[in-house]
Amino acid sequence: MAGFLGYVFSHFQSTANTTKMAGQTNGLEKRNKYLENSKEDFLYHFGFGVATLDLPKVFGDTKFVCTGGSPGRFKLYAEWFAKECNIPCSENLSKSDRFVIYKTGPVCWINHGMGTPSLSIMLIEALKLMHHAKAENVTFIRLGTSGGVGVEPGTVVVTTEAMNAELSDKHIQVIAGKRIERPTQLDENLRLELCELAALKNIPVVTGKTMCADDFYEGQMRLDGYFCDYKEEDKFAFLEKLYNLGVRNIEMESTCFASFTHRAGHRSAIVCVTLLNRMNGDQVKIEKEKYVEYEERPFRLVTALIRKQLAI
Ligand SMILES: O=P(O)(O)O[C@@H]1C[C@H](O)[C@@H](CO)O1
Ligand SMILES: O=c1cc[nH]c(=O)[nH]1
Repeated sequence: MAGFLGYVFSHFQSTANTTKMAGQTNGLEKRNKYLENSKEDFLYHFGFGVATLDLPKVFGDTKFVCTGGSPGRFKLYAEWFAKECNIPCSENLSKSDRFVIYKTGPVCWINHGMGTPSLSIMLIEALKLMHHAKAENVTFIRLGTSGGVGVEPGTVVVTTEAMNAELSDKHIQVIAGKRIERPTQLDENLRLELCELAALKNIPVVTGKTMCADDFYEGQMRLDGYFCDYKEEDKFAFLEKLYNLGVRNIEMESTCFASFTHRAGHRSAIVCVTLLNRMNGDQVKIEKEKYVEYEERPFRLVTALIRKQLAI
């Protein structure tokens, strides 16, 4: 059903109904003016700051920031990457227990926890980190897991557009009591390059929209949560609707990730493996070996991209 070329959606940029904030243009937005004067900016959730670490020395050469939820997975990815490229892997550079940060040459591996609130904190501090470090041309990639919508478990979905839980391609923030909508744009060339590489590496891939839910259970229409005031047929009608809208997977961070990286002017992509096909169930029950194999797929794909782009 889901052939590689089958779901190559045309890229579109919609700014309709978007409330713009001061300083925002379509895409690259001016940095916070107050940041320029803060000589002692402390990145609280990383546990270090401008005054406590030589950020340009440690992070100035960064070209890729790879992120995803789990701290253990990101330690493992950093170690795998170091081994594959025959380069050293740093110790955990984070001085806080909120997030881990590993560095392998020009690639940073940072976990973001679960859901957009946690991701947004990590991402803002990572953007400030890259700014203070004077790192240039940094690409951000989210490597994650997700629930598939009409795709086989183990399929890697490279996202075209991120869609929120109200099914529009916007990231919604509430600021000063106002609902602000911003575009969720990802880099089209990066997406196409990832799809090409997946085909070359025989990694099962589809490309389509990703729905970003606000929770794992009711927000994703699961029938296995503690609460459930809808019927099985409602769940399937919703999944069907998602499928017909071009959604191929559901996770919990894509809108914020796409929006923040786009606003900051960084190229970005989202590459998530599906752990199950939600058309066939809700419980995530995979043997350990299979899970490791699935987790490895986004890593193998993104590593191939990084090695190609950086010639390492
Ligand atoms: O990147 P990961 O695999 O942590 O992200 C997905 C989305 C949620 O944060 C989490 C739910 O299990 O997995
Ligand atoms: O079904 C799933 C699996 C992983 N992550 C999600 O958010 N949903």
